[in-house]
Amino acid sequence: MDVVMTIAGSDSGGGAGIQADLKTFQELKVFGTSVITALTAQNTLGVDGIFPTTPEFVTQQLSSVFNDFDVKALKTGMLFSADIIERVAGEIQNKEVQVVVDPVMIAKGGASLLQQEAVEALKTKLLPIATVLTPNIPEAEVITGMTIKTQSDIQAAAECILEKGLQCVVMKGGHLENDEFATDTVFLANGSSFKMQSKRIHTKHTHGTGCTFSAAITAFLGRGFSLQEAIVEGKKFVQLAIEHPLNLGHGHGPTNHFAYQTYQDYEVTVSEA
Ligand SMILES: Nc1ncnc2c1ncn2[C@@H]1O[C@H](COP(=O)(O)OP(=O)(O)O)[C@@H](O)[C@H]1O
Ligand SMILES: Cc1ncc(COP(=O)(O)O)c(N)n1
Repeated sequence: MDVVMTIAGSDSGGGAGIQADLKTFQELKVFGTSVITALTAQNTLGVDGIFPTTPEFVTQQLSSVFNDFDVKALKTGMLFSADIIERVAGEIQNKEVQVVVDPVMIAKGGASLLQQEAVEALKTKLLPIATVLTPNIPEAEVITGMTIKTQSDIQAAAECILEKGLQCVVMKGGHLENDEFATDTVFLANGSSFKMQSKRIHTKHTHGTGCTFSAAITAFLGRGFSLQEAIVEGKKFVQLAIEHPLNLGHGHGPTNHFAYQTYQDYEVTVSEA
């Protein structure tokens, strides 16, 4: 049984954060461990409160897990503060583990999940040791300081991000205005790139899509898939989770983490970028 880890915030509503990650890990048959960076009082309507973990206790959780388990791959989600980012980077930099960084900044409802002054720590401490970064367009704009509207903006931003020293960046297109497709573009440090296209689902139930996608990539990396296979299969997992909603809550509902096992009937189109 391959062991993976999520380092993220708890979502009491169960659709994003630690809860989305552990559900995804379970469905993808890896053993999930977790390091909780903050508690959020949250539901499908929004974030009502945030109670961060002390940086010292984040370190303690990391040590407890690493001292006992051989963690093959990990992901980071909501990290909240520069202090926590520095602790996390310090603990994982010398470990043989694949690192997926989902640079969670703002919840769909608008609440800030990363303090503004933490962006610098994310860029200088975490990106250099990441295997993959999965920014959505607004996050890529904050990281690069660029405005991203066109495919050539996406490429320029990805090249700027890769200069930080990571192996791969997945530029997610969930926020791009395209009625027909949700297209993500993947850029690797070796200069290659490819596009993943799936049909856009017209739904309000997209709470936790980014968490679910990055957790699925982590699970497949943990199982030994190649980087490209893990990313493409991760996209399939999130596509099915969006396509078969559970219709829970009164706002932006969660995705369906059971769908990948139940349906399996979707092929992501992969082509040259
Ligand atoms: N309406 C949608 N239909 C299909 N796929 C989507 C939709 N919205 C987002 N996705 C996909 O879900 C994944 C997460 O994307 P995104 O919503 O951009 O992340 P985030 O939660 O970080 O904002 C990406 O692969 C993206 O293309
Ligand atoms: C604890 C936590 N982590 C991440 C997200 C982002 O998810 P989304 O962008 O879908 O709101 C969230 N809302 N809560």
